[in-house]
Amino acid sequence: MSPDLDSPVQTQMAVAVFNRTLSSEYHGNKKSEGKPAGRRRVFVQTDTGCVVAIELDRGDNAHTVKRRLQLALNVPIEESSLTFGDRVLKNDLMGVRNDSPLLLTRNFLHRSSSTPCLSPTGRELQQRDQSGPIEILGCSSQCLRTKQLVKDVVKAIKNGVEPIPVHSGLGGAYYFRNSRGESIAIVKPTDEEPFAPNNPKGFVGKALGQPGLKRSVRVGETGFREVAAYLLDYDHFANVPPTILVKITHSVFHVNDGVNYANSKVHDRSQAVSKIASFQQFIPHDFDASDHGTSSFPVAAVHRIGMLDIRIFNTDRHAGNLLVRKLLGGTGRFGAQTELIPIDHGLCLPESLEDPYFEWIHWPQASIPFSEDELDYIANLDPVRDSDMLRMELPMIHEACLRVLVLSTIFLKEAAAFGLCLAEIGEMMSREFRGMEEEPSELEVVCIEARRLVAEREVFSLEAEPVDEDVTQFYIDCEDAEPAMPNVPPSYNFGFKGGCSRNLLSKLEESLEEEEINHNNEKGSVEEFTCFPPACDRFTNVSKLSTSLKGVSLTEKTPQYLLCVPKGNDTTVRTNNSGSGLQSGSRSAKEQLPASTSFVNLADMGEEEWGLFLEKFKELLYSAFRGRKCGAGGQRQWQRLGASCQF
Ligand SMILES: Nc1ncnc2c1ncn2[C@@H]1O[C@H](COP(=O)(O)OP(=O)(O)OP(=O)(O)O)[C@@H](O)[C@H]1O
Repeated sequence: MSPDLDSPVQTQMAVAVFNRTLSSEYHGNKKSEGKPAGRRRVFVQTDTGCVVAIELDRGDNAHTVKRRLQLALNVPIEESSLTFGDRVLKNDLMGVRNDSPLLLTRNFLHRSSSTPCLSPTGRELQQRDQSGPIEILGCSSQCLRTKQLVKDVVKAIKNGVEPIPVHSGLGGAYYFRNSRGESIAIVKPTDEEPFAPNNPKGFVGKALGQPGLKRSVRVGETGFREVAAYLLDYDHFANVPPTILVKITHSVFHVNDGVNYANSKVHDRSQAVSKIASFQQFIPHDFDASDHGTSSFPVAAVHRIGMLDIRIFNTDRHAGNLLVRKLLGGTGRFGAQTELIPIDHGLCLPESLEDPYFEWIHWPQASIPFSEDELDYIANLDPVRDSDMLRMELPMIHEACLRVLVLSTIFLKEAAAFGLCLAEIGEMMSREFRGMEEEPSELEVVCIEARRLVAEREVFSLEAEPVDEDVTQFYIDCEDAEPAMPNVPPSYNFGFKGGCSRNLLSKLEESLEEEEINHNNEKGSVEEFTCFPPACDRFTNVSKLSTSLKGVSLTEKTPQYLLCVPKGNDTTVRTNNSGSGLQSGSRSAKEQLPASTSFVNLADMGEEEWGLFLEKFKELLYSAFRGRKCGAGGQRQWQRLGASCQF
């Protein structure tokens, strides 16, 4: 048999090529035990889901790793990139820790079933992978609870207890059981997410690393977000089930025929497949929040989950993502009749501001003021510490996600200190719809204004400083083509295409789109993603169009501006008219629209500019909150309460 290593089912053999020392049941927190100093193991995942474990020596660099991958996968080095979060690994592997997942992408993406396969070579590949069925990727003290679960699952697998595929949801998910046959964990492989190559429910079509269901969350990256939500849930305040990232091997996992197999080979379903996946404790429950009236939900539980959702900018808190467990001897309305368990945090921490989705916004509990304990918890939140912790625990996380975390945590802290309730804060973060037009949220309007003020200040300081001719020429060129973005790391430039702020993701989008164009050869369907004006122009537009927020109700938004909205296969530039008004609250209308509009970019700022931006942001918040208290907010609140009293 000539195996194809592009397919995860061949992982076992690929791993054997590189493993020299792996032989434990699972490695979990034994990260560096038994390894000579400088030795690390990494898991390289190809863009079609194949997972390859590689032992690194002190002398290894990105080139030598790719050389070894070339041998195993038959992929030319110059046509592939090795990435780790924001970093495209060019040379040294500093910062790549033991058990880190890396992504190997082909620079020229071919997505058709005729994709040349990455084929393994060599007879030694026939050896077995010696690593355990479950390997924990990174592990802090917080994963102690989950380690026992991992052990129980491994034992059950060895005893032949089969996992059960989960039928609900859009992505592939599996209940793993203990030796008594009880479900104890839910495992969601990253290459089975919606749109990912091995999605078992028909939602395929993208490679790992490309924009996904939400364009600001890349395919294959929901797993580490699930872990981030758990790690940020200090003191188990919101009740997020313990979650870790694992490399897990089992034959139950799904591999789509035709995606990973050249020459129409058929996947042997009895063969074990290795995947990178989130592994979450299974919580026995009675129903989810969509099945039941909300009156039995304790105020504190709703508040705690809401606070978490705001911090992590959750774009997917629909009622199905709140499990409900009935408690005996509950005390009635808003009493402790039920326990809420928030799940499915794969679409939190987007790389740019999106429209969040907070189901609880419509619940009366969200309009009850925060308790003293809750206010204390919020006051003690520290977004810088949170970001540092996530960088440490999940080094693959994008800086752009951390900016969203910092911004929304500051927003929560300032809003709660001002006296706003959960529903008001959630509403200020949510976009409005008028007809089919989407408008920026109040939070986004503040951000747009803060960026304008920062840009203005930069213009002044440029005017004040004597500049040499080369620099002047640089800015002239920039005005012609691109915004001036000093110190901008390329991968920070999320959201806008065209110009010097193009990022990896936008390039990927472009290559995908170009490919689609080639593929379909549709006349006139050329996607113009460059319709967003370059940043310099954008600032001018925003400054022309956005009235100063000082002393003005922030609910009176930018009167008119341009935005770029990709609509399926074409992108339209449209003019938005806005003014104050009531939120339509119609999710169904929302869902018909492309959920990809980016009104404000946080990721393209250099460090200094970002610091300045946060200062301006905080300064503007007070008037925004006052506007909310005195303006349209009250009216909306009545509407919300009137619509949601479903007891
Ligand atoms: N920790 C858990 N404990 C018990 N059941 C769970 C847990 N996590 C998920 N489930 C169950 O598995 C189902 C699918 O999980 P989940 O919603 O996370 O998957 P998904 O594919 O991301 O779904 P969606 O399409 O709604 O985003 C849930 O509806 C729930 O019934």
